[in-house]
Amino acid sequence: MDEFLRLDAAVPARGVELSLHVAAGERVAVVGPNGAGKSTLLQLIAGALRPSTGTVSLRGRSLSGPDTHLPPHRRRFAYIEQRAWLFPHLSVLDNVAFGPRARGLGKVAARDRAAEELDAVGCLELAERRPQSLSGGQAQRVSIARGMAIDPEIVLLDEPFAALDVSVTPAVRSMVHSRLAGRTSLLVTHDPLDVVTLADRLIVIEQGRVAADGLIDLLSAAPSTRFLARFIGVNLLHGEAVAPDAISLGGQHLRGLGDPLEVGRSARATFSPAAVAIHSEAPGGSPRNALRSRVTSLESRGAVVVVSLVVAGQHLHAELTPSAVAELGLSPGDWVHAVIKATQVAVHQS
Ligand SMILES: Nc1ncnc2c1ncn2[C@@H]1O[C@H](COP(=O)(O)OP(=O)(O)OP(=O)(O)O)[C@@H](O)[C@H]1O
Repeated sequence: MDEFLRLDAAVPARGVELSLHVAAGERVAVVGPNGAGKSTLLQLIAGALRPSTGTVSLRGRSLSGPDTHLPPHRRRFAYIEQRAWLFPHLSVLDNVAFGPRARGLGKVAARDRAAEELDAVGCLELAERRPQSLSGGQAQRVSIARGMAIDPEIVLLDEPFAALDVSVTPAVRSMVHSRLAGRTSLLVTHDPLDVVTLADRLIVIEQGRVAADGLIDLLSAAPSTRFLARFIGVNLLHGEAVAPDAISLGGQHLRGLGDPLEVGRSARATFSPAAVAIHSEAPGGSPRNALRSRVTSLESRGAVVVVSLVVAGQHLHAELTPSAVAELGLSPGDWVHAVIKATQVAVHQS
């Protein structure tokens, strides 16, 4: 891979030790539970944090290492956070022109550059306004223009839509999509929609380590960690392969499709919550999978009820219609059969 960014860095005080590389032009989404180390990763790249050990390099140039630590203002990145940090005493245009000016461009050229970027985010008519008078969505657009005005080598985004009104998020997301085209970016998010619309590659950070890293389609098809499975909304069960197409979950067998499994080795099965039906009695003579499970909770989510179940100490979710739940008279503590067609289950070697 054409290596653009390489980071091998540890911050023991935060329980973080990360190793990853990013190619030029790659759009990477970074996901993980709260406190996993996602923002720490961006801070290491930005230079806001110096690794205790290890190195950060961009285009083969060391940014942080045993003998070097370039301060943030000597690195060329855009950093877009939840809240837009704009200078309150400067106009929108001067906020955006600030970066190019600080990098040596003359006043007129910097303002021209700023106007160009404001135009690209649909905010040119706001040029003379003060930041205080902007809506959240406008301020975020301006902060993106400000980030891009310095022609960043890398764009770092830390939950850029989290503080926005949901009504403006789609338009701002689509604008970010167009502004990221052809650039190298790392986007920290908790939203699967951001991942599929704004990234090609996904890095999962859990407990300060890279827990999964790969193309979104591949990771989604065979999620390797419980967090990732929940994130993309699929069930993930771990077991031991008992046949080329089946795993055992504490003695109960779950059959699925996939490359033949090696019997006796650990394997995993994934399936959608919508593929799970619930029966009070085991469906007789059926070739379908039926896992005896206990109901732990029921949660209404729009038009569906998410039924959480435990089977052999592992959690799975089923999506049912409210009428199906009422008909079954389900409540927490009930024992039921979770029925899943083998054709809806994907099995993989762990
Ligand atoms: N300024 C700080 N000083 C000391 N420890 C910190 C600081 N910021 C974060 N931490 C700790 O470092 C670890 C990683 O935090 P980080 O903010 O990188 O996680 P995150 O994955 O971005 O989480 P979230 O999704 O909640 O934003 C956590 O244990 C956190 O408590």
